[in-house]
Amino acid sequence: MEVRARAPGKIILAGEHAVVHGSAAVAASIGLHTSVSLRFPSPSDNDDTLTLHLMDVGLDFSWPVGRIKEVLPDSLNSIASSPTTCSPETVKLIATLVEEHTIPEAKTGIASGVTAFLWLYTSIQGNKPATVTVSSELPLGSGLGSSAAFCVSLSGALLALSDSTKVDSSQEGWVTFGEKEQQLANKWAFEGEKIIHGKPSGIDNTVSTFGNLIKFKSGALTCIKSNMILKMLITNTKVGRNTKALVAGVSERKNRHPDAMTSVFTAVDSISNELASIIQSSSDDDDLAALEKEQRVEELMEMNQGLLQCMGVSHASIETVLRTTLKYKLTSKLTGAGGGGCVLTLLPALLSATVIDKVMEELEQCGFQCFIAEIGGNGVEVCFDGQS
Ligand SMILES: Nc1ncnc2c1ncn2[C@@H]1O[C@H](COP(=O)(O)OP(=O)(O)O)[C@@H](O)[C@H]1O
Ligand SMILES: C[C@@](O)(CCOP(=O)(O)O)CC(=O)O
Ligand SMILES: [Mg+2]
Repeated sequence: MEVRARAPGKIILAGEHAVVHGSAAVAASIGLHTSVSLRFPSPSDNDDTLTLHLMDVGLDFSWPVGRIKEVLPDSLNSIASSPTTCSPETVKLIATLVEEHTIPEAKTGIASGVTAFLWLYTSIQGNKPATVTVSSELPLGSGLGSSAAFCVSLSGALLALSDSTKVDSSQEGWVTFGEKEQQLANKWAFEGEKIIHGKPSGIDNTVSTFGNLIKFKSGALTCIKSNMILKMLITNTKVGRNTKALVAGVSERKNRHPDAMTSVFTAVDSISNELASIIQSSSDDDDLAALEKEQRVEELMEMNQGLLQCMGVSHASIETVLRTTLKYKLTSKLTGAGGGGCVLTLLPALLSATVIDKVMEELEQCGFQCFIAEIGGNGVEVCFDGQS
């Protein structure tokens, strides 16, 4: 039996980091996905291993199910319908399974993803042999939510073949989960994100699960219906960074300067709320109103970037993107955890293709990679027919 699931990455238009501390943030799914295929062997295959192929990093992991049972005896009681947090003791036990494989030093960040995989797999499917293959269109560790897309697509595939969810496997092509299944996949993915991020806000897994454009605050999402053209250039500085370390760094700064940082987070909350209402407001097909809205979005992006600098998560490569795009009178801000990774640049609706080409060329000459992604598509989807 086989199923595939895919979940999108995301951009954060406003509010990253502050959202971890209770401020509002605005995010949208993008048209780049992580896909997971899950296949259970038939009895005649005589296969008693759990195998994980991570295509993007060229690493394979495999454990006899007997070995998993030995290290994680609780995996015999899977609990697909009630997401639970992996305790620090269990993280250590899982680490012994991960450490049975050699991960090259340049790829050590992958260990947390493999730990999240083992927690989600054994909790939802228990102790069954299977082959799981993961591949992604997203750059990993760049602020576009690859960790969340990984956890959501994995949870989606595992739940699609679990007894506790009712997904109609006779449908053809990519199928969206029902509301109940989406909620469950989102909760499990959040548990996976905790293993990878340490202290996630939940915004990335939520937008990856439900798709679209959302405002998110303290675990609650509000869908945003956009009333303006939102075209964003995404520039990947290709400077590697790790979300867990950056999130921890902001918390440490908050501990050192609680009053100042609380004010920063409050300012970000206002920026996200204002951004959400501008995006939703109607401009009555009036070009001037549309232009004014764009300018206000740009101003809010600039203010948000300034506050992200206050939090200590900008980077020289991000500043280079800001300076380069400003030459063309374009506004940019980092997206995701910062410290390198990706930067967003608003492309005004009336901006000529020539200018877009020029700015992209100049950014690419700095060694960066530029692309324009579709914003606000579907969330997690599954496919049973093996064709799509
Ligand atoms: N396709 C994938 N294959 C293997 N691991 C992945 C994949 N996508 C994400 N991960 C895990 O997520 C980590 C990156 O997450 P993170 O630092 O939060 O950056 P981001 O979510 O912005 O891409 C990787 O180091 C790895 O552990
Ligand atoms: C910095 C943060 O706001 C977003 C992190 O996104 P990413 O992992 O860099 O794609 C953390 C969070 O909200 O959990
Ligand atoms: Mg992440």
